[in-house]
Amino acid sequence: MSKKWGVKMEIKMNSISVVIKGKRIFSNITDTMNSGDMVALTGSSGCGKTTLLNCLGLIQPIESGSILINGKDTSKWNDKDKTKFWHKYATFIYQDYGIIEDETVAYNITLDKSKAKSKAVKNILDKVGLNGRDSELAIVLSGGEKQRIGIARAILKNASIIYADEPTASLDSENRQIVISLLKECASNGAIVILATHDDRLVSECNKVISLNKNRN
Ligand SMILES: Nc1ncnc2c1ncn2[C@@H]1O[C@H](COP(=O)(O)OP(=O)(O)OP(=O)(O)O)[C@@H](O)[C@H]1O
Repeated sequence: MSKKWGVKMEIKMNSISVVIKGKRIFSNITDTMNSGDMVALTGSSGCGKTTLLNCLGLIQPIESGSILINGKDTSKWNDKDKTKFWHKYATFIYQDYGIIEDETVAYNITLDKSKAKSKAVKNILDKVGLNGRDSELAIVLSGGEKQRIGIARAILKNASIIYADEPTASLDSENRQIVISLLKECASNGAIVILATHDDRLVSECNKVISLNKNRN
């Protein structure tokens, strides 16, 4: 992972607010993220970290304000534009790993059987510490190893934006550190890494922290 990857990105939130089923979740969040940023979305349970992550990933609609990606107002994007954006630039990493347990490690990284045996996959498995594990079924992996599959997908894709919801929450201390180091490396290679998290150790590694506690009503 020595070369800068992905496309240069800027995500700008202008005074965004979200209401779900009549309940205001947060109001007036304004901030900007750029390639290379590792950003923590923090705050107490239920304050809206996952909701904001989903807004930034264009999954959750906002009630007011705007989200601009490279200067383009995403409220004007239709489903086709969003699908193209996810496909080309974005990767999602989940607390419960988001993997297909009865498929191989290599397939889980590529989601394409024709590419599962490629050299690129072997190199990435080395980088995430899963060398030689490509043809094992994902079900046999530990939690930490499963989480590294999500990161391997982001590396294979050269993802410009990595969205991660509590990526370290289910991990022991050693695996937490491995995942934090890999996410940091993704940011230093030019991705924007956005994390909804309660993990103080992960937050301390981020160069930007957006606390939602102060944006509650
Ligand atoms: N689809 C939904 N329907 C109803 N309420 C929702 C929905 N999605 C989120 N909420 C509410 O929005 C609030 C924020 O939820 P969110 O999951 O974003 O918080 P969080 O900060 O990520 O919480 P945690 O730290 O516990 O994971 C919560 O009160 C939640 O119940």
